[in-house]
Amino acid sequence: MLKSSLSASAADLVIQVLTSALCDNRPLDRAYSLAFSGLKMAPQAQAEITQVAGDIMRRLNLYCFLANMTPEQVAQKGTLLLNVWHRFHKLDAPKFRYCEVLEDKTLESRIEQAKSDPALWDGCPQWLNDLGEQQLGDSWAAEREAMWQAPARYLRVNELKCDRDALAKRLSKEGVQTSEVDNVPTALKVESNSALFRTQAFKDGWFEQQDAGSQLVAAALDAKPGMRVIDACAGAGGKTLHLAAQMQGKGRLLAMDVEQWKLDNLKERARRAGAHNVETRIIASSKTIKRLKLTADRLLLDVPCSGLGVLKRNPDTKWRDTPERLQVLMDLQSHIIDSYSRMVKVGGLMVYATCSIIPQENREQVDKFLASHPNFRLLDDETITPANSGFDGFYLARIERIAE
Ligand SMILES: C[S@@+](CC[C@H](N)C(=O)[O-])C[C@H]1O[C@@H](n2cnc3c(N)ncnc32)[C@H](O)[C@@H]1O
Repeated sequence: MLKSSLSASAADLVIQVLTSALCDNRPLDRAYSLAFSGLKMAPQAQAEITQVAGDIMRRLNLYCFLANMTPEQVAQKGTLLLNVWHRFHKLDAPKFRYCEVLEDKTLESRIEQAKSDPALWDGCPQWLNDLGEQQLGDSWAAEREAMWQAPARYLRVNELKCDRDALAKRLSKEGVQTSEVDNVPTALKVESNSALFRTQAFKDGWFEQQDAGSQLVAAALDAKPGMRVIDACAGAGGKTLHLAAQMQGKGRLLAMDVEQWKLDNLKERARRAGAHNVETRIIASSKTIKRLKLTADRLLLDVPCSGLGVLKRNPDTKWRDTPERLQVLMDLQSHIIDSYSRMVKVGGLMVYATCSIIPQENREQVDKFLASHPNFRLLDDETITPANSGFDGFYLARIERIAE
């Protein structure tokens, strides 16, 4: 966390970000880019603002409880919220021109009250706490606590252009300090508050920013040069680019999605990464999938999900999401695995993956699929959780097609 207090102007920027996310309903990433656009700020100053805004979003209900306000009041009472946040973290409060202030005694008593409510203390909305307890039982408390820790920054080395050692040395010359990540051979952890996307190494396509846990997903597909590989929910291609590197640029890699703008973004990233064997295709109807029946040696289904594994990175989702949306997502997951699995060849491998840690979206979906598809068998599966790994949370199941 911060070593010293924010200046009043930096704290104002935090309030601007929070207002944009909580009152204007913007995704947090978008709120940051709007707040920072046109400002010439040192990377360290920008990092401090994102650290504070991110921490407040991760434990929003706790800080609002302490400041005796609702999240929607942030535009009017943002200075009070920032004052309370600093005092809670034993820092001097920013020197605002005007700020409502809680007495020390009141704040201390509210802190004691919050300590007796573990879900509130961990910044967890009630619906999510109920779901977590029901789905994860005794292991939920540790996951809930891990979800408000600040996320680390990780890079995936682009093995089409360099290796991990060469990337670390080049970044060090550009002022970015990194360290290797055990058990994830493509990952570097970023140790300094540097502006990664301004480096020449990034512009030359030597790396992508990608959580270390996420890097284990494409790795599980074991794609080889010369294979025919389909990434059927490719989005903007975080995992497609990793697959392209595994294939050493040889073979056919088809990236599909229902959103064209994401595929356009992917094409741009593939160009920078030197991933020349990537082809994109929009899924316009079920015919797009049917035409690819029994064609894939490898199929990645990185399905839409609740994102409950990546809440420390995207904390705004837990204040927007509802249990009703979860059911809609689970229906879509069932549809995708049932229908898209037809693209795998006999002897081919499919990875079903989510960035969620709850069994309903994970092993239960896989079991349901296997029960109605005896021509597939489960090889293994793994849940990577924030509490166990320190990474974001992911699930992956490796499923082989054994008959047509
Ligand atoms: C978890 S995200 C994928 C992230 C991506 N694989 C990555 O690593 O950056 C899920 C993606 O599924 C896409 N999607 C939603 N419905 C779909 C469908 N019916 N068929 C295929 N993709 C779909 C979404 O647009 C989204 O990009």
